[in-house]
Amino acid sequence: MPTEQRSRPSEMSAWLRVQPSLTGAVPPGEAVERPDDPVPLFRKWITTAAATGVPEPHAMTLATLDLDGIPDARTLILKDVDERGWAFASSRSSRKAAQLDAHPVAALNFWWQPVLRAVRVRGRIQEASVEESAADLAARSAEARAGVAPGEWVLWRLLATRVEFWQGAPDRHHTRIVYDRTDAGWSIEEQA
Ligand SMILES: Cc1cc2nc3c(=O)[nH]c(=O)nc-3n(C[C@H](O)[C@H](O)[C@H](O)COP(=O)(O)O)c2cc1C
Repeated sequence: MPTEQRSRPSEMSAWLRVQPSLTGAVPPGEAVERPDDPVPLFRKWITTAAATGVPEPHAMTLATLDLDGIPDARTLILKDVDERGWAFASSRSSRKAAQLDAHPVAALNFWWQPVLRAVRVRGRIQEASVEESAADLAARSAEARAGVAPGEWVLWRLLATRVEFWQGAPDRHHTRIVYDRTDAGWSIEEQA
């Protein structure tokens, strides 16, 4: 159903329109690279983000599908990234755990404002071994571990089928490098 028509923009919409956006800056001296595999590029971008002062560059949005197929999203901490995928962890009794059981697919989004960069990752989900989940729990701080039984903590990996690297530019000539997984490896495409 269409929303109610209004002839004048609301105060809120006018306020939002004047909020600055794209206020970050491309990291100096950094050409956008295109290695054959997205993982080394992701590692480079997240470490550059940290070195440029991005607070908590490992905080990311995790999007899932609920039991009715309706999208859900929340912020999580990235635990690892390597050729096996992007790892994150949470409690077995959480909503996201039930959602990932029912629909083992997900998407991640990182936004590093000071360097005008964002990364989008999507793919299938795999639960890590019991040992890996236990090791992740053991590595958490005592406060974070308190009250969590070992079998109650789960590490998952997102096996990427598509990774998009977005480098913004203040003049809006943004660059997007998109990696798509193929039988032979990764196809790489640059999109405006
Ligand atoms: C910066 C930040 C980091 C977070 N990291 C985690 C995390 O690594 N694991 C986790 O279970 N929840 C984390 N949370 C809390 C989640 O966003 C969420 O509220 C919680 O996991 C419940 O989500 P669910 O109801 O979709 O399962 C974090 C929240 C913030 C703001």
